[in-house]
Formats: sequence, C-alpha cells, structure tokens
Amino acid sequence: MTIYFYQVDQPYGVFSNFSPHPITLDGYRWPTVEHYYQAQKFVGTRDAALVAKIRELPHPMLAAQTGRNPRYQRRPDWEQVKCNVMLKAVQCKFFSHPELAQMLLQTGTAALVENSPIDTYWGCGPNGTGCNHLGQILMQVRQELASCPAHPLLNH
Ligand SMILES: Nc1nc(O)c(N)c(N[C@@H]2O[C@H](COP(=O)(O)O)[C@@H](O)[C@H]2O)n1
Repeated sequence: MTIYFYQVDQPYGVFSNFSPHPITLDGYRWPTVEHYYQAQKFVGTRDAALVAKIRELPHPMLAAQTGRNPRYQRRPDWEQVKCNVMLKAVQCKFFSHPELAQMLLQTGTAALVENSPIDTYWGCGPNGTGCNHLGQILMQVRQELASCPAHPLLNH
C-alpha cells in the first residue's frame, strides 16, 4: 500500500512540512518544519539575517519563497547538509506532537510518498519516479517511533 500526501488540507496533509505544527529547535520556536528548513539555507552567510526573518513569516509558503529566492546567498554546504537538516526537523515534529506520532505509526508499513507535481528530490515529481526523500525520512522517523513506544513525549 502507498499513501500519498502533499497539500495540508488533503488526506495525510499533516505529513507535509507545511502543516501548522510548531517545532522548537536550536533554541527557537518555528511555526512549521518548512520555516526551519528554509531558514537553515542562510546560516553563516552574508544573508544570515534572513534566518530570524523567515522564522517570523506568517505562512510556510512565504518561507519557501524566501528560501528559494536566488538573490540570497545560500550556505555553500547546503546540498551536503539539507537531508540531515530535514531529518532533524521532521524528527522534532513527530517526537514533540504525540497525536502526529500516532498518525504516523498508524500508517503501518505503507510506503509514504510526497506527491509533489514539481519536486523530484523531496517528492515523487510529475511522473512518480522522483527520489521522494521526504517520504523516506518520514518512514525512517516512523521506524524510530516504533522502536521507542515508551518515549516520554508520546505518553501525554
Ligand atoms: N505543500 C508543498 N507545497 C509546495 O509548493 C512544495 N514545494 C512542497 N514541498 C516541500 O518544499 C520543500 C523543498 O523546498 P526546496 O525546493 O528545497 O526549497 C520541502 O519541504 C518539500 O517537502 N510542499
């Protein structure tokens, strides 16, 4: 079985990085995983002031648009670190929201696929053959949750 997700207001939309579930990482509260992920592109660069600005943006799409704006300088190691940045943020989301952890665990062994019509890295892209790295990360986090059902954050 395969579970597809993409838009927040559609089935399994809570698996999207745009879902309105705050995370606390690096000493700050971020409105969504997307806010955190996009802000990390600018850590240590001449555009580092964007990190705090992105954190304050009112919608994850604005965070994504800012993070993708080619006029801003990304950190040079972004391609090397972006998967670990995403993993850290997605772990934080699911380990700090017990109701989301339960929803993820309830998917059992189903394949999880970000059904993005444009993104062949994080999603499956327009013809379904993309790398689906976000789905892979969600399945990894699901395995981690299953391995520690007594985690205190899941016992609220
Ligand atoms: N819900 C949603 N809407 C979009 O328009 C999207 N592109 C995505 N995908 C997410 O975008 C992030 C990747 O951004 P970069 O291309 O690396 O700037 C990542 O969080 C995808 O899951 N989702």
